[in-house]
Amino acid sequence: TGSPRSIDLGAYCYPPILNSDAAHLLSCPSEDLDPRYTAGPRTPPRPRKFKNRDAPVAWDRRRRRRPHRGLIVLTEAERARHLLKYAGFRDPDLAVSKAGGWVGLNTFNPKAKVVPIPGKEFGVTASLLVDYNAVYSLERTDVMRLQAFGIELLPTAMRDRVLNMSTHGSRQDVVHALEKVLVTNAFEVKVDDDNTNGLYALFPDTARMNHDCRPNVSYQWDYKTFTQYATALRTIYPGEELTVSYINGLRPYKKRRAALKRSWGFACSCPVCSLAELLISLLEQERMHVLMGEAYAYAALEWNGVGEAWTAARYARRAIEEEVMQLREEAGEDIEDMMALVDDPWEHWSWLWRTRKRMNWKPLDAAKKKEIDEAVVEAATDPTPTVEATPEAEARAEHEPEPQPEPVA
Ligand SMILES: C[S@@+](CC[C@H](N)C(=O)[O-])C[C@H]1O[C@@H](n2cnc3c(N)ncnc32)[C@H](O)[C@@H]1O
Repeated sequence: TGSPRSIDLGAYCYPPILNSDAAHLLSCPSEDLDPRYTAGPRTPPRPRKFKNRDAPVAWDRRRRRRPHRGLIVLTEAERARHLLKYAGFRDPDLAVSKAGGWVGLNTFNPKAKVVPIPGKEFGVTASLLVDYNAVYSLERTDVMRLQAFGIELLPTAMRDRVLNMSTHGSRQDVVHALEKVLVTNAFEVKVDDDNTNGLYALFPDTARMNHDCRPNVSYQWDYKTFTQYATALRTIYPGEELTVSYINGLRPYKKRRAALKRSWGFACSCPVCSLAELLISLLEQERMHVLMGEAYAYAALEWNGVGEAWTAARYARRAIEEEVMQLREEAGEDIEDMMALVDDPWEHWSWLWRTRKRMNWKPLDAAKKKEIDEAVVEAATDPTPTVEATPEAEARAEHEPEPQPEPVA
């Protein structure tokens, strides 16, 4: 109310609901936030499935003229007040320009897209931030209810995206589903306050990236703009999967595997864990050039086995070079095999063999194969284009460049 830069967020706040222990968490920040964050209806949307309209604890809702992505913070009042001082909450222009264009904050860099990855569901910015430890004194179920309340305040598209994230487990209602989503997908982040409680943030786009012990993407968190940046660590070719490391890659093999199994529920079968990469580096170190061709071929098969066609083809080429250089006659079959892999990794026998094994996928029976072939031929010859809501199409649509926000008068 009053000056255009002074927005009364009181209208967004509910009285504390939980119990008197929660009172210290209550925060209704009504300082003068930039109106571009708060433009839009002054009344929060009614929770849908989550009927208890009694209060969230501390939260802030960013909106532009039209809803974009939204951001929710669940933390103590003191920390919420601290966060509100950051440029990310005060100056949207700064946050945007720091991110090099319309990326960061409410928008997403459309260079990447989410695609289905065999055996990992899907593979590839800030929408939900949950500070678990800060609310540790509350009952777990109350924390879960608050999270669920918060998600109801996000724009519908973002809410649905969050609830559709991977959970590697069973889902019940929205409250439990959200808890699982956060446990599987949130990143630990830090801010510059004196509070030692952990802080976790969910960025739905980077959270789609799968793990690799030798990732091609690194991520950095900028607390001032509340933005997570993802940067390529090397040239990444079209079609290559973007991967990050969920764990400290310097930890020994067994510890890495145990941590990934415990927290994310999968057994890592990346080529580093399969020891192919280790073998190459050991042989190089020991100058055992005579065995390099075989080691490269082994790495090529491992990478193709987890669906990394580009890396597999690179190793296959090096294997061919080594074998040809050594003019080993008995290597003829290996060279042919590697040439077939370079020629078409997706048709090579090794394509996804590791994933198939891990997922216990059975080969298609003849009838199913025939059915698919016929459907493909039919689709190819059908003159009327069909528009189907495939997961790929949906994922593509989800990452269409977002329209630029309208200028604020
Ligand atoms: C943060 S999510 C990554 C994106 C997820 N694949 C999706 O579809 O949204 C973490 C989950 O992805 C799967 N995942 C990630 N990296 C994987 C890998 N290297 N191998 C197998 N599954 C993986 C596991 O199910 C894990 O619990």
